[in-house]
Amino acid sequence: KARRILDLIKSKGEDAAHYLLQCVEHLGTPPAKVHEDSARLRYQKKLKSVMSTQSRLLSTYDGTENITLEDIYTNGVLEIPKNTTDSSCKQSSLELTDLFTCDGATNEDADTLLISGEAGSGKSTLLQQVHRLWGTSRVFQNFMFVFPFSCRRLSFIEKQVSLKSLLFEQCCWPDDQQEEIFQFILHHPEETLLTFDGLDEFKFRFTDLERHCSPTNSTSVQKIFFNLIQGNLMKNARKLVTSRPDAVTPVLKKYVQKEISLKGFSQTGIETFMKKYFRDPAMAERIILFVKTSPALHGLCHVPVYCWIVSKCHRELMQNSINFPQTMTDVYVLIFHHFLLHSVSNRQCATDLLQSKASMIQHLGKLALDGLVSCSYVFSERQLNEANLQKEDISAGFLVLNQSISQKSDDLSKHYEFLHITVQCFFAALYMAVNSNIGQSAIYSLFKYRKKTSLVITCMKPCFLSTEEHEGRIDKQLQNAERPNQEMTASFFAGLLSQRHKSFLGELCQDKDLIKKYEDAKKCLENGMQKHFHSIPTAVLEEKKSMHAMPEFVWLIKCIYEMQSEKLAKDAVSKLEVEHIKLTYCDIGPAECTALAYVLQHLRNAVGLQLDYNSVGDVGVEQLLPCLDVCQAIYLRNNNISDDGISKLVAKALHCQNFQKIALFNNRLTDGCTHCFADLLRTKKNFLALRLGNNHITAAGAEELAGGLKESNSIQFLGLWGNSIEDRGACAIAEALQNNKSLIWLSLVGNNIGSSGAQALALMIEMNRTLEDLCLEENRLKDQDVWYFAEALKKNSTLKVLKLANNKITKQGIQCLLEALKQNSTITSIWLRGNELTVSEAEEYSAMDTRLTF
Ligand SMILES: Nc1ncnc2c1ncn2[C@@H]1O[C@H](COP(=O)(O)OP(=O)(O)OP(=O)(O)O)[C@@H](O)[C@H]1O
Repeated sequence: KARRILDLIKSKGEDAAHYLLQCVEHLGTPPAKVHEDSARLRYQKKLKSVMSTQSRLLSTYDGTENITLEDIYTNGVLEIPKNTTDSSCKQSSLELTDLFTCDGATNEDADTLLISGEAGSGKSTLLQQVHRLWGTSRVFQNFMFVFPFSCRRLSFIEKQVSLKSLLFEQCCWPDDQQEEIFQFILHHPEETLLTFDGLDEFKFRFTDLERHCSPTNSTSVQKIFFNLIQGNLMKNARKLVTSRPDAVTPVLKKYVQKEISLKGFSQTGIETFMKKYFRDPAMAERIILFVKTSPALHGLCHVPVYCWIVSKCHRELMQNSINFPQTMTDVYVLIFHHFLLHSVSNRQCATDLLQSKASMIQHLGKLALDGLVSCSYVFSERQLNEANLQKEDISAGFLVLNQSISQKSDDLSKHYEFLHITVQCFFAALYMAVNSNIGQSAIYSLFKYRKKTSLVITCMKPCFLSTEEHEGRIDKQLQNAERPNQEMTASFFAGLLSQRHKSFLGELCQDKDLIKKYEDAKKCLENGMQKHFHSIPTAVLEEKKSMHAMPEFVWLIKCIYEMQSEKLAKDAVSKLEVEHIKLTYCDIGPAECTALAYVLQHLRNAVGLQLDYNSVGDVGVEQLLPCLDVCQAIYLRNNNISDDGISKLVAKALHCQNFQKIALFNNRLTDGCTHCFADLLRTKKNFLALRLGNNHITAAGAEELAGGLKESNSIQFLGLWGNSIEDRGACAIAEALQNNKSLIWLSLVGNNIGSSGAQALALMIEMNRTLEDLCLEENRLKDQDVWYFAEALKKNSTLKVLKLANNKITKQGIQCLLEALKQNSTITSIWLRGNELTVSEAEEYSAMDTRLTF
């Protein structure tokens, strides 16, 4: 037919037109297909409409404020953790819209994306934004369908389900052609996205032991969920899972394509949030300034949920500006009072407010604690009645309606949850603090560690026992609570017992009970720290005694901080005898820095504090200042620090006698901070090591540094690799070091250094009498430059290692080096790999002198 059309088309007359029309008529499109396509589009439209309605409001704003997600959503910091096997690889940040790109994948075969973040860091909100962007047809349109799941809600499904019923029943039913649509989903998995919020709240632990591959057969909800994650079901469909870090187990990681960390708000994020929250710009500016005046509060605001509370309670905050919130507990006490005040009529006297609400506090507290120990976070109306909660208690603001479960639930009753899980933890802690039936053993359980041993966490619905029965049960069951929630409750408990809240709690219980509980909690924290110290291995010969802190160390420190007792802080670390504290990859943000500084400043000996690969940032750096006196060294690699933050640290370090070393590899430093390092080198006569690798320092910054180097006779290690200091900068550094009598190690790797820089460095080698290790890999060095080094080596008697790998050196250069080595017995190794020599040439030369390393 095509041939014939082509023949006829030459004439383009009536015949051709007739024939073409005839063919088109016969081609036709199968009517069924058209139908199926439009059913799919109708279903997509329905799904999008459900999704954009469900994602319009945030639960924290639902009902009380007229703020939509659209109005308030602020981008959080998303980071792909760096590849731990490649030390040069930077931790990279990511935009929300780039979630599904392949960058940073650790397992190309997997199709599950994991977003992990601490409580309140904004995981659920981020997912809600993904849903909204898709539902309103703005982003992620490569997905035909998106199915949102909440793990909290999935935990409620007790009956057997199939993949089909899970998708359609739990999310949205197609109006017609269900089978065809389901078949389409199965045959085009790459066009489907499934999101699962809060894996940590799912009552079953992830396991890959049970396989289920049938999309139609029914089984338990956890089997379907886990097999979806593994790709046994709907391989190639994208799955996006959020979780707190604690629930991310090694077995789960095997099935994760990439893990992304959500780090809360950046400094500008906090400001953007405030500007969105307070639509009046002048008001927003006032609050931003106000928050910045209290470093501890500022640190807390990096966690979005705290930022929200601070904004919501701004009036109370500004009225009481003498008593700034310092701790997480202070922030929650603030929101607690805020809701309490708003739950009563204006005429009611604020002074007897707590007492008038005592029974509500008790009932909400008991509900929260019962829920926590049985991993229940959603409560039916019946359960609220059983907990003796009155209508006005429910509407006080601490509980919000869970729209989705209330709609889907079989018993058609309304279901409620705490405003946020952290608010549930706060109430549980409050209950434990004010209830006289909570004794020592329950407190010990709250602070004790335990590992989940069984695969399944028993998920009991809170049952409402008498107070005595309750107390007996609580201490045993606290061990069943999810660890992050238990830890948060313990932190609140510690915070509530602090002096700061004595008068508040005093209105709800007796002082003597509080004192007893304070002592019990204090004992637990001291014991916890001691246990941690005892687990430190003895120092290896000639190495510093080092403590690699476990995550619970940070938690203990935070609890001590919440208690706001200097004496406790002092006692807790008085027996710690280490020289190095390693806290790498511990999710340390500004708030954790505040707590660390509060406690560690009481250490008896100066230590090396290693905080590499955390999220300290400029605000965190400022929080660390109080403990700088006890830092002999501070390691802050990869912590998103800029000139601003580091200038403050250096200004303080100038006056810290013990302070001798700093490592800042992979931050955001520029020439804007080099003058302060120059000052440090100039003034601090015992300063030993400055490592500024992989930042943005140029020749001008290097010249500034050189000014300080010239006057330093203590510096031993200087690392500038991975910057852009080029020849001019290299010349300045080299000149400054010609007469230096302390430097042992200098790294200028990867700085685009060519001939003139090399010449100056060679002259420096000739004159310097201390340098042992010079690293010049990955520059632009040629044979001519090597000749200068060779000449210098003939006169130098200290250099042991010269690293020239990955330059442009050929045979001629190596011959110069060979000549020089005949006259130099100090050099032990010259690194030459990655230059312009063949394998056989390299073998030949290293046979001539084994110190040439290829
Ligand atoms: N990106 C954001 N923009 C604006 N507000 C946010 C953002 N992220 C979080 N919030 C505020 O913080 C509150 C808590 O956030 P969210 O529930 O998303 O945290 P989460 O990480 O899921 O916490 P959890 O692990 O405890 O469930 C939100 O209800 C909202 O008020």
